[in-house]
Amino acid sequence: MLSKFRFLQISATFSSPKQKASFPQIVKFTAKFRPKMSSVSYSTSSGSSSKLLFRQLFEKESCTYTYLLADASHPDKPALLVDPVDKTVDRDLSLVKELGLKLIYAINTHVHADHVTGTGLLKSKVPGVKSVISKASNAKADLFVEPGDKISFGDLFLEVFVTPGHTQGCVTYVTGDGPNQPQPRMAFTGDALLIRGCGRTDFQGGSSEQLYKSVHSQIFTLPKDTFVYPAHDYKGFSVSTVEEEMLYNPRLTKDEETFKNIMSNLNLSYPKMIDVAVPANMVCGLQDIESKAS
Ligand SMILES: N[C@@H](CCC(=O)N[C@@H](CSS)C(=O)NCC(=O)O)C(=O)O
Ligand SMILES: [Fe+2]
Repeated sequence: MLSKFRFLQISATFSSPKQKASFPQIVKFTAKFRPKMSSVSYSTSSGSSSKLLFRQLFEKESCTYTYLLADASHPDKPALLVDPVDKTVDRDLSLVKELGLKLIYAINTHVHADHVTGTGLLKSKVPGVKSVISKASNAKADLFVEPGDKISFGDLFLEVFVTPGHTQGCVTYVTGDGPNQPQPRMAFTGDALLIRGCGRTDFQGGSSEQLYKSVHSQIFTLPKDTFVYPAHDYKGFSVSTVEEEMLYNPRLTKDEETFKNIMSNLNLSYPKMIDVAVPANMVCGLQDIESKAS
């Protein structure tokens, strides 16, 4: 059995001094070699082995992707959900239970306008789950992330890249770069970069100029084989790569002026749920829980 001790710094900020005091900032763990399961697995040059369990989940009304990631090699199997939707929280939690995972984080890429986040419901159903969103979103959560922060789950981590433009507070979470981290990397781009598209820029502090810069400087500079996993797809796609989007994205392969022109002529109707979703998501979806309880 291979065994190895490591230390990882959790570099998230905290919403209150009390919360900070109760949260361990240094995590000590043992990475163990375990039999393979049906999940992404990889080994490292150091000889130790960690295994990412990864599932892409879909909510069909808003065409939202939720992502489940866990360190299946860690004794606790710590897990996180990226962009959970309120309507599919029970499905997601059943899967977490079936797979024997311990959900520790419910993470949003941004304040969604088209659906209510599942983070508030997850917190109420699973004690100890921490909600996470960017500091720049100005939304309510337990932990606020900033550029370069790392969100650790077991031996694995997500790194925070700021990608504003669709909304002011959009971030992209990218699987870790380094020993014992999955390769190729995986980028959870939210609505900043969609497959052969991108998020609209006509509300929530959106800016086509900013979005163009974000994608080109933060996402298109990742290794070309990085997988792109967006928060939505309306055409039946499920995954892309940085290289594919650099070559074939019909908006972001253009020069900046052409891009801005495309974005100001999308003529999309506002998301049906925007007036409910944005206020609810600014408070972690908790409004939804309160309205269901009453
Ligand atoms: N019809 C849907 C909303 C569709 C929409 O506006 N999607 C957003 C992402 S959710 S904020 C978007 O950025 N789309 C870009 C595009 O090019 O489609 C509804 O009513 O909910
Ligand atoms: Fe959005």
